[in-house]
Formats: sequence, structure tokens, C-alpha cells
Amino acid sequence: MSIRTLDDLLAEGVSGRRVLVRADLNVPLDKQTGEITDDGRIRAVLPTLGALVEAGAKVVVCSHLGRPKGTPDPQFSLRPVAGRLGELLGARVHFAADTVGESARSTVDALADGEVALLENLRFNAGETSKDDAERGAFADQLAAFGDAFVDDAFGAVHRKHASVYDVPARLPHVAGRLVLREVEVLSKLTGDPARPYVVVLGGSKVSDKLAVIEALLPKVDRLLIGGGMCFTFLKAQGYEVGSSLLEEEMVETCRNLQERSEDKIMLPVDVVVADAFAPDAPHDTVRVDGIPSKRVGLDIGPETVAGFAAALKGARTIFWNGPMGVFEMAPFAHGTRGVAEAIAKSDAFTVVGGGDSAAAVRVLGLDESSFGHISTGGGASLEYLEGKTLPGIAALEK
Ligand SMILES: Nc1ncnc2c1ncn2[C@@H]1O[C@H](COP(=O)(O)OP(=O)(O)O)[C@@H](O)[C@H]1O
Ligand SMILES: O=C(OP(=O)(O)O)[C@H](O)COP(=O)(O)O
Repeated sequence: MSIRTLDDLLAEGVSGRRVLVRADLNVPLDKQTGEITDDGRIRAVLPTLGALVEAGAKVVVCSHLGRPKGTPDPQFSLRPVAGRLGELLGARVHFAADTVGESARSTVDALADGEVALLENLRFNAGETSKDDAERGAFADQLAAFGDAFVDDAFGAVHRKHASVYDVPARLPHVAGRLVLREVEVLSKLTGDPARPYVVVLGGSKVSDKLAVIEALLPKVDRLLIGGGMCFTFLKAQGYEVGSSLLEEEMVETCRNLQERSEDKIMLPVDVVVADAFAPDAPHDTVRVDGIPSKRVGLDIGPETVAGFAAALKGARTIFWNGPMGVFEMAPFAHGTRGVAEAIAKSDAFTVVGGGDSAAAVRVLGLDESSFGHISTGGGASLEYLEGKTLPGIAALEK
């Protein structure tokens, strides 16, 4: 990578300069209480933020949280993240109640050297994710006005061609932060010639995002194990009924084609846990995949599937895992994720876990983080990196 780094910026001196930092503070929140259930992504950006604070910069942090639709939505406010970031940094974090409006302007203007501001959710603005270059550019102009230099440390979002990721670096002197550099350094070990067998485990809920990646990854891997919300579109393509489970109807044909061309590399669940509702106390049972009742929803892979996946993982020498195997946030549906995570942790392979929720699952389920080779903050980002694609956020830093 011919990219300037945070150390280059620090060497120039940042004292008294405003440094705009794009972070990925998209942390999981408890649906009932709104509390942060895992702060791993906040911790991951501390080395960069700490270094800038230490060097006396005026640090302006921006991030997205969840997928609001381009307009303010209180359930996706970054305010709780500001509090947690302040605790972890050991300094007050000034929170701006908007992203580029009056509150943001006055918060940034009032920053003293070595102080930190966090702007409200970038995705409260339609310009952030717009496909229209001019609309994205106009929003990027407003954001860039808050910095004399830009640091991208949002590894989890480098695969997004969004204003704060792709267009801001074109407007400011820019460098990669410590997290982005570390992630790229570790993941690059999987793009060259990974030790074989190379097994990829995919799950989670961002089905259509990840189907595109499967196509590109299939020729590179020896085995692809599919669980989580992901598996039902594949099961449907195999002719099974999936009840009210997560399903991307328009991708069924794509899944059928993928499976036909996969040379038996794709391994699907043979049993799943189905519930009466998407709720922790819903009555539930384990059924074979050919017996999913029409009114029930699949929320986890079953024990026989876990055993099959564990057997496939046993001899692997490289493993990449993204996406929980079930709705692990609810205890009755966490067994599949735990079982697969334990099998990965036990293996002798070089193991990488990627994704906000997958990394959170490792910690929330109390697994030993040190039994994994690398825990990446990016799921979609690391998958697309493994595809060998040039990611928009990295390409923008290279320019
Ligand atoms: N069978 C399922 N049905 C619905 N959601 C699921 C299912 N299995 C897993 N999930 C959900 O997927 C979410 C994580 O998906 P995703 O964002 O793709 O993973 P990551 O953040 O690790 O990249 C979790 O919140 C989990 O509850
Ligand atoms: O959570 C994220 O990605 P991940 O679930 O693939 O790890 C990133 O914050 C990117 O979020 P997005 O997929 O809504 O663009």
C-alpha cells in the first residue's frame, strides 16, 4: 500500500490543527435498553484517537451507526457512544447533536487543543450514502470543512463508496489510521496463498451484500459453510420451504446457480432451530431442513449442523468466519454460534473472525479472544478485501 500513515501526519505536527477522523463506531445496542452491548469497535480506534489527543490535535470524530434512511432517527443516535468513548479515552468527548449543522459547527469551533468532538450519525444525511456523486460531494464538502487533515480509521466501512469514506479524502490531506493499517496487514496474509484447506464460514443477516462476495470467493476457498440468516435463501434454492425465516426471494435463483457451480464446496445446514416468533421466550424446536413449518422462523442452526461444520473445520489450516450462525443475542438461539466459534477456536488453523456482530459474539459469549488469530472489526469489509477487490476507502487513501 502506498498510503501515508498516521505516523506521517504526527511527524508533521498536529498540535492545534483540526483532524477529522472517520471511525466505525457502529456498535451493537440492546434493543430494549439502547445500551451498548459490545464496545470492541470503540476500543479498536483508541490507539489512533489517543495518539492525536496526545499530540494536541483538535480531534473531530465522525461515524455511522446502523442503517437510518438519510434523516435523523433517535434510535440510531451516537450520543451513547460519545459517553463510552469518553470513559475509554479518559477525557470528555463533546457531542454534536447534528452532523454538519449549527451544533456541529459550534462544537468544532469550541474545541481546545487535545480535545475530542463526536459528530452525530453520518447517515442522518442523505448525502452520506447517495449514489449521486454531486450529492455525496456536497455533503463531503461540509464534512471536510471540519478538518485540516483527514484520518480514515473506519476499517469496517472501507468497502462503502460513501461521502465520509470515499469523497472526503479527495478534499483533505489524508492518512490511514492505526486500525486500518493493522487490519490490512493481517488480512493480506489471506489474499496471497493461504495454507490449505481454506474454509470460510458465513452467516449473519446482510444476505444480499454477502451473496455477491460468495461468487468471488468460491474459486479461492476449499469449503464454504453457510449458516445464520444467510442459509435460508440457499435452502429455498434447494427446494425446501423456509417458513417465515429471513429470505431474499429475488436471490434464490442466484443461490441455485452458485450452488450448481460450487463443485460441492458449499455446505448447508441439515437441521435448524425454528421458533414461533422472533423473541427470546418464543417456543422453539429443532427440525430437519425438509420439515420447517410454514408459520415458524429459523433462528439458529441445529446441533447436527454444528457437528458437521465442526468436522469440516477440524482439518482446516486457514479459517475465515463472518456472520453469527443464529440470533446469538437471544440465549436460546446462541448455541450454533457458540458451537462453531468453539470449533474455530480449537482448530490449529490460522483463524480470522470478522464483523461487528461476529466479533461481539466472541466476547459476549465469553470465548477466549486469544484463541483466534485475528478479530477484525469489519465483516463485509474483510470479505471484500479477501475477494481481492480494491476497496473504495483504501483506493481513496492511495490517491
Ligand atoms: N437466522 C437468523 N435470522 C435473522 N437474523 C439472524 C439469523 N442468524 C443471525 N442473525 C443476525 O445476524 C446479525 C449479524 O449479521 P451481520 O451484520 O451480517 O454480521 P457481522 O456484523 O458479523 O458482519 C446478528 O444480529 C444476528 O442476530
Ligand atoms: O457493521 C458493519 O459491517 P459488518 O456487519 O459487515 O461488519 C459496518 O459498520 C458497515 O456497516 P454497513 O454494512 O451498514 O455499511
